[in-house]
Formats: sequence, C-alpha cells, structure tokens
Amino acid sequence: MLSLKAANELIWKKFQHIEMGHEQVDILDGLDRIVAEDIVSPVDVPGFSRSMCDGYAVVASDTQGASEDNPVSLSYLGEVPPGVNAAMEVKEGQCAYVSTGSMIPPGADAVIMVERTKQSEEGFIQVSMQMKSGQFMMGQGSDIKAGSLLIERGKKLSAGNIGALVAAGIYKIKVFNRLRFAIIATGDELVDAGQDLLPGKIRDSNSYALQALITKAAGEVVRRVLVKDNRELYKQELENAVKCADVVLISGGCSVGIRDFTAEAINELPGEGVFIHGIEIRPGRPLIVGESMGKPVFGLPGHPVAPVLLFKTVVEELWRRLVACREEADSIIAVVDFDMSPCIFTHLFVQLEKGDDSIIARPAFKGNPTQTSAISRAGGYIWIKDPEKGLCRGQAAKVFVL
Ligand SMILES: Nc1nc2c(c(=O)[nH]1)N[C@H]1C(S)=C(S)[C@@H](COP(=O)(O)OP(=O)(O)OC[C@H]3O[C@@H](n4cnc5c(N)ncnc54)[C@H](O)[C@@H]3O)O[C@H]1N2
Ligand code: MOO
Repeated sequence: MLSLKAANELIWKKFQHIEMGHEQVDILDGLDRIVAEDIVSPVDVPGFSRSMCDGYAVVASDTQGASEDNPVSLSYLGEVPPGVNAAMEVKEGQCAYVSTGSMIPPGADAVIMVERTKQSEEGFIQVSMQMKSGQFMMGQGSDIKAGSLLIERGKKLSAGNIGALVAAGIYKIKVFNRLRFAIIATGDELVDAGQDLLPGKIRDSNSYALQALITKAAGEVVRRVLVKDNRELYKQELENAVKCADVVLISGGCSVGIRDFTAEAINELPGEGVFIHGIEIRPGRPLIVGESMGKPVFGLPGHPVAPVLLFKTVVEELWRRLVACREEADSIIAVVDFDMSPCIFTHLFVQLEKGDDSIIARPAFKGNPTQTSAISRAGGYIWIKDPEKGLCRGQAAKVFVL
C-alpha cells in the first residue's frame, strides 16, 4: 500500500499540468489568497525623509560637542508641519521645528528631540546633545526601496502584507483563482440539514465540514449534493460534478461493502479512473483518488475524521503545489501529555492547552479516535510516522494546526 508521501507524489505527477488561472482583486479581497506574481515596489517608502520624533531638524555637524553644560545655539527658521512640503532649507547654524512624520527640510540631516532643547533668546534654540547624521529620521526609501521585492509569488497574503502594499501605492493585486470544488455525500442513511431525522438516519455532517475547510483555505464550493446509494443517480451526479468543478470530493462509499460504489462510479467516467485505492494512513485508509477530464476526483472515507484529515494531508497538499504555495502547513511544537502505545493510527487529533512554558497536547477523542466530536475539540493533529513506537508522555511533537 502507498505511503502518504508516495501517494502525494503520485497525485502531483498526475495533476501538475493543471493551470491555475489568476484574477486581479482589490487588495482587501486578496486577504488569505495566494499571490500569483512577484510584487515589486514601484516607489520608495517613505517617498521623502521624515522625522521620527517631535523636535528640531538640524545639521548634525552643528551639534558637535553639544551637552547639557555646553549647549549649542541654533537660529530658528520656523515649523515644517506634517503633511506639508518643506519650504525652507536648513543651513549651517540653523534649525526648523518638525513633528513626528514631518518632512525633513533640505540641508538638515538629523532631528533632535524637543526634550533635549530649550528656547533661549527670541529666534534661537539651544540644543544640548551631540547628534549623528541620520539620527531620528527615516531616510527616503529606508523602509521599502523602489524596485525591491515586496511579496513573492506563492505567498499567502497576510494582513501585514496589505499594510506594506498600500504604503507602496499598490491597491490591486493578482491572486490565483479560487479552486472550485464539488462535494458529493453518498449514503442512504444521510439527511441534509433541516430535514427530519427518522430512525436509522444521520445528518450529512461531512459535506459541511469539508465546505468549511474549503472556505477557510480560500476555495469555493460550486456544487454540493447528497446522493442515495443508487448507481445511476450517483454516476449522473459525479459527471455533473466533474463538469462544473476543478476538484471533486466524494464522502463515503470508499470501503468494500455491497453499497460502496465510489471506485466503480469514478471508473465509469471518461478518463483514467481510479489510480489509488487505499493508502497508509489511519483514519482514512480506504482513500480513493481518480482522474476524469484531467481533474482530480477524491473519494474520502465516510467516518467523519477521515475526510477532514485527508483534506488537510492530501487535497490541500495538491492545492498548495498547484498554486506554487511557499507556505508550509501551519504547525507548532507541543509537549505530548499522554502515552499512546503502538497503535493502528498514523494521525491523532489533539486538544491544545497552554502550559506554563509550552503548549500541551492531549487526545481530542474519548475512546474512538474517529469521532466527530474529536475534530470539534481538536486544535490540530499529530502525524505518528512510526505507529509501532506510539507516543510517550513528555515527548515534543509537531502538531499541524487545523
Ligand atoms: N469490511 C470492511 N469494512 C470496512 C473497512 C474495511 O477495510 N473492510 N474499512 C473501514 C474503514 S477504515 C473506513 S474509513 C470506512 C470507510 O467507509 P466508506 O468510505 O465506505 O463510508 P461509508 O460506509 O459510507 O460510511 C462510513 C461511516 O461514516 C458515516 N458517514 C458517511 N457519510 C457521512 C457524512 N456525509 N456525514 C456524516 N457521517 C457520514 C456512515 O454513516 C458510516 O458510519 O469503512 C470501514 N469499513
Ligand atoms: O481508515 Mo478508517 O478512516 O480508520 O476509519
């Protein structure tokens, strides 16, 4: 059976041809989207030298030897208010009042804080500190240089990026298109939200969990349907899904029971059909991956933890590669607070708690690790690469954050 890593490599090999289009969006709409081109600053930021304090713009060399006991007197030229083009030029022996953020007038090359100055006779300021050239001012382009790389293609646009882009005058950016998903939930036992829950029925929670994961990852769900265990209906819905979406996610029907039609239905679509059925992961072992019309079709086993885990470890992995994403999946290091003897599970959902000086990971499940409530409690999951060794209390572990 394929390892998770080998499965991801094979899936990438099959779908690396997929061209992810891009669109231009207003900067705020780009939050958490993947940037589709290198963004270079067209301008210097700041565009002019600015003061970093309230004080006097001076020629630094004038303050040579200045101290509390030996102040230097400079002739006062006037004020440069913030937001105004400095009209005067500061020459040797002169100074001008500047506020924090004001333009440094030509000629001046340092700003002395107002606390280190005194007004002496009318029209003169005494400065009592020796200044170095460039002190307390932000030179033109010292924050961002014109032509410098602001964000690389493949980065997820953060709130911090948005501030820097706007500072550089960039209000629109190119981001990769939202990946469009179709979700099909299969099973006679399933009812959709709002429908009566008759005996023997359960609610289709997997579709909702998957839709939430897609939305969080800046994708789009273009079709979501629930189909009964009926071969014809299923085939029809699967065909519709492949036609309208970039990626199809099917929940359920992946096992070997008499009602598990997922592999068969994928194989009846035009295209290669199923090329993976079962990988070394648990929960989620009966994963199915197929191809139709050049598009990936994932059959995610029905037990509620499996679709979530496989979305994070397999579907998102392909997605990240398609958009040349430079970010690793979010993870933190936590201290394991339980013993797990050798087990069949390769991945465990854990609750995260703040310890005194570290994050503590406790099991998110009570009894059976495939419970829906385990995902709800979980802050993330641990990948137990060697299940035969299990986990030991006190061990540090990488937790992939949900
Ligand atoms: N004889 C065997 N039986 C099973 C095996 C096996 O190897 N041999 N593998 C088990 C494993 S592991 C898994 S995982 C499941 C996979 O099952 P399916 O993908 O065929 O899924 P279903 O049978 O349709 O459902 C399993 C379980 O999940 C519930 N479910 C299904 N869809 C949803 C949904 N949309 N929302 C909420 N819950 C859902 C369903 O009612 C079942 O309880 O097979 C094992 N069996
Ligand atoms: O592989 Mo199944 O998802 O353990 O329950």
